[in-house]
Amino acid sequence: MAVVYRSWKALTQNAILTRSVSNSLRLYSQKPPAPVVPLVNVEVDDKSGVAVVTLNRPPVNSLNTPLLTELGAAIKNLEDNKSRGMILTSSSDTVFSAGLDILEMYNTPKDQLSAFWTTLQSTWLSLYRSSFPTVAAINGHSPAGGCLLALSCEYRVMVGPKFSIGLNETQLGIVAPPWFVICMRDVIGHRQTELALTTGRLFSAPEALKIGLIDSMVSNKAEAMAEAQKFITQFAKIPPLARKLTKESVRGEGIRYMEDNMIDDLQIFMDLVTQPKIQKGLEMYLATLKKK
Ligand SMILES: CC/C=C\C/C=C\C/C=C\C/C=C/C(=O)SCCNC(=O)CCNC(=O)[C@H](O)C(C)(C)COP(=O)(O)OP(=O)(O)OC[C@H]1O[C@@H](n2cnc3c(N)ncnc32)[C@H](O)[C@@H]1OP(=O)(O)O
Repeated sequence: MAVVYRSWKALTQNAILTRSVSNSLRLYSQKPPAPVVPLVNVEVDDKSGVAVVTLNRPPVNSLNTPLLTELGAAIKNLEDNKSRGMILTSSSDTVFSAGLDILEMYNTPKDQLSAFWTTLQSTWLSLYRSSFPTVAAINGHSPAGGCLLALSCEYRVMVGPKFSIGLNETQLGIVAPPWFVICMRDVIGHRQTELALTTGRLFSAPEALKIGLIDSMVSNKAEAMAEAQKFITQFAKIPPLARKLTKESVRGEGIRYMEDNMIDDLQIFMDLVTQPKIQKGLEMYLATLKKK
């Protein structure tokens, strides 16, 4: 028995030695690890105290769980530091955000699907009810979830005329959840929302301006940033608590909807999105995007 033990021990030690030599060799031959690039950049202007939060997930800033988690953490951080305001924009020249990452909803294990949706819910709520002023500087296309992010800010300035924005969910065979609808309705009104959502219409920037989906159209990102700053500056003289409580009151329906229905909303999402018919629709939509 002792012999067996000794030889087993020798064998394992030998294996450990071999492993550590080969690990070192592998380390020498490996490239240095790629730097971890944040999916959301936050830069706070020293003078104005305004934070520029830039979505940075090339190529199209599709919203997956890690990006939504980082965005939620960034908003919490600004909240904790009593931020003066936030401008949400994109590092891409052509896309603000392509909306929810369809790969998070297609063929996804249930626990991941559930984590994805709850992250979206909580990040959305923290943006929608943030105590500080928020502006979306929409410097590219902004369909579906991208439009939701923009709608959740208090002011939208968009680079035009060539980019588009809207809630196009029905075109994908899915349904914009009630809180998406509330956001849209509060900005463009009931009638326009019904028309826009049932057809899944994407609006060009001039069309969006006409129906009030955006507040302003500019010709480049620099102009968008300047106008966003200007919007936030007007709150310098408004007492922050009065501002925050007023915003919560105006946005009460959306806030209460989410607080009271988080679990039901998750259940409806899971039931709907896991249906074979919806999965087939997402598969076909992904294929058309890839074929372009
Ligand atoms: C009661 C109801 C309760 C629950 C409801 C249940 C379900 C509803 C769930 C959720 C609502 C959904 C919200 C959404 O946001 S769904 C996403 C909708 N988004 C879109 O339709 C936009 C699709 N993308 C585009 O139109 C174009 O990409 C865009 C105009 C944004 C940019 O065009 P561009 O030419 O610059 O890039 P592409 O070549 O098209 O794309 C590059 C690359 O990226 C991939 N891609 C694009 N969009 C997405 C996306 N949203 N998700 C994942 N991947 C995306 C694209 O396939 C290309 O990939 P590759 O070919 O591999 O490079």
